[in-house]
Amino acid sequence: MDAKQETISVVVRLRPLIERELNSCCKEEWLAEDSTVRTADGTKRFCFDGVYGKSHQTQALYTQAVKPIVTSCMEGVSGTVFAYGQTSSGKTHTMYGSVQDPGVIVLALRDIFALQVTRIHH
Ligand SMILES: Nc1ncnc2c1ncn2[C@@H]1O[C@H](COP(=O)(O)OP(=O)(O)OP(=O)(O)O)[C@@H](O)[C@H]1O
Repeated sequence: MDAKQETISVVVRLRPLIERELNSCCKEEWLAEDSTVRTADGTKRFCFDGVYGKSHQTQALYTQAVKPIVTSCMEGVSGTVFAYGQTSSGKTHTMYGSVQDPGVIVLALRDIFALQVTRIHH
């Protein structure tokens, strides 16, 4: 969804299970379906403004959920983007990322500098 439509938008990103979870006896599989996350057996289901599944790249999350806020900021509207989650939930992966799969902070900075350059040239 377009983050501009609501004052506060909550999006969820599911990551694949990590090794220690795969080795755990009590893992529960969660699936992304449209804007909901649900357990594989369907007994629990939660709805959010956006849900990104295990196969989604950070770029898709950034473009849909964060870029509108970055663009608004460049037009003078204050905005905040933060990652919240328990330890090992994927905050660093999503916000910093890697050279191959840059995170939200890197993508936002690229857009900020690109927008600045566009303004300087006009
Ligand atoms: N979307 C994803 N796809 C694949 N692997 C992921 C994803 N998100 C996180 N991971 C992996 O899961 C592990 C934990 O992620 P990360 O370090 O980003 O968690 P964190 O929330 O920053 O943890 P902490 O709060 O302890 O610093 C890392 O090995 C990371 O590479």
